[in-house]
Amino acid sequence: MVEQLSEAERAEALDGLSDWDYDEARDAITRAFVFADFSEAFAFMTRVALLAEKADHHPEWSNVYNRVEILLTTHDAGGLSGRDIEMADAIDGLVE
Ligand SMILES: C[C@H](O)[C@H](O)[C@H]1CNC2=NC(N)=NC(=O)C2=N1
Repeated sequence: MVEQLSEAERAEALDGLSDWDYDEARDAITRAFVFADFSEAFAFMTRVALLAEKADHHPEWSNVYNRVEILLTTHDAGGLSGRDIEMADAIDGLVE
């Protein structure tokens, strides 16, 4: 069973994720990505989808043309967990 991060664990994890914002209402993290055009944005989404399937951990997201907004939270834990932090790190790795 995956556990929701404690406040201290969350603070430490967020320290290492400077490009992500904490959404207190959802106990989630969010980041917006902007690409040159829709093709680039959709290629990124495809890569994220493959990561998500591999990890069995799926983002909430939206796409408008060249912009992709991602929210990560763990439904099974009722809030932010280590799985979200790992997924955020992996997603960041795609755009570094
Ligand atoms: C059965 C399956 O492992 C679960 O429903 C997985 C699927 N993907 C998931 N994704 C996210 N974001 N949170 C979850 O709790 C979750 N659970």
